[in-house]
Amino acid sequence: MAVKGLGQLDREYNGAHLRVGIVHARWNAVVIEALVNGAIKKLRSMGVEEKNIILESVPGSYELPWGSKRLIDRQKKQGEPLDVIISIGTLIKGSTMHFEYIADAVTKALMGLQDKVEIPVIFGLLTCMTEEQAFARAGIDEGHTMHNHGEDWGAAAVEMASKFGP
Ligand SMILES: O=c1[nH]c(NC[C@H](O)[C@H](O)[C@H](O)CO)c([N+](=O)[O-])c(=O)[nH]1
Repeated sequence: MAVKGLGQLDREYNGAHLRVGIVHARWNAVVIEALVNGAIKKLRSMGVEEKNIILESVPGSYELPWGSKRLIDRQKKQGEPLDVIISIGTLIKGSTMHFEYIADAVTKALMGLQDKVEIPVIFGLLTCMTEEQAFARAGIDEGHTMHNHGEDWGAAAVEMASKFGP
């Protein structure tokens, strides 16, 4: 059995039947915009229809768990349930411990949310020590030193929803 490299898809996936939620924070908006666009670009390239990508924003990363849960609930109530959700935020270390507390709390809350909502919650929280690190992971730094992590999250969303759906 051939084992694929890290980060590569293990097979082709067709997202045509999927409905995907994206909840994003608005702090560090330039980075967020690139990450969200990267996720959407990948979702569309894997067959997810534009009308099936449901976008919602929250003030900051701390609101991601609650905003994600409520979007899932809302879509279910409307009879248009999500198959997967991508929660996107960017935390950049400041001079206080605020960063550490939010990063740890939000990570654990998003991880635990999956058991409550029973759909995959893709972890799209950048936790960066500097703005340069955030720009690089959104693929918008000067030298384009890294690829846009939003694309990875889009691919993970289609894989997880396809592989482990109901
Ligand atoms: O998404 C972020 N929210 C941040 N703070 C806001 C926080 O997420 C909440 O929106 C706020 O505390 C209100 O609940 C950030 N910093 O404070 O640095 C940050 O870097 N990124």
